[in-house]
Amino acid sequence: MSDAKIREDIVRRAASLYNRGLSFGSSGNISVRVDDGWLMTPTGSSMGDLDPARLSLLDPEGRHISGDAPTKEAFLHMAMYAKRSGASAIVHLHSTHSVAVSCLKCIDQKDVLPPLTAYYVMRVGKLPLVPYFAPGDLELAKAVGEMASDHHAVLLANHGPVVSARSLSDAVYATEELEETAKLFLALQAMETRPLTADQVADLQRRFPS
Ligand SMILES: O=C(CO)COP(=O)(O)O
Ligand SMILES: [Zn+2]
Repeated sequence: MSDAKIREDIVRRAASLYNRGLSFGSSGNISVRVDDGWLMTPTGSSMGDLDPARLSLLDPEGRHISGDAPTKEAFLHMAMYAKRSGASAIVHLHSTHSVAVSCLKCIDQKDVLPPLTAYYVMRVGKLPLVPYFAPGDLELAKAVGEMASDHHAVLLANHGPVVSARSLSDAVYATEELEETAKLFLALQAMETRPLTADQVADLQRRFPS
């Protein structure tokens, strides 16, 4: 894809997330690997109103080259890419149901959500909770980096999901699947549920290797 097409793709997918209430205010950020480094959404920008020409371009070392100043989570994105050579895009949101789950006291911090559906297993799989640090804190980037070799998706405590994937469309789909599964999980709180069995999860991992 040409640089112009990648920029258009970021703007279009970000607006779609915003228009469906998955991002609001100036929350969340997106990055995509390009030939000369990374394109990132600018800090303080609304996903509903991005300008393709003003997206931040960072060089392979993460230095700001052009466009507006990058997201304050640029180091977090870089820390994840450093551990996931196959990743070409990262999406971070403050999507409501995922954030709600990230605030719960009694969750399994090693794997926050149960395997309720096949698509959750196929697109997300395991989801560890990253301890709370302030947005943009280098310690947050470090904590994500430490988990990223084993996990392409993590949930930041009292904050929101971070998902990497081979392409921006895959990162967006996985983030949406995570949000919908968090919504299901909350809706089912008072009811006895029947998640997929370990055998069913293993079968999906065989059929759809990530
Ligand atoms: O979600 C955010 C911080 O975690 C938004 O920050 P930026 O506006 O700097 O991207
Ligand atoms: Zn955030």
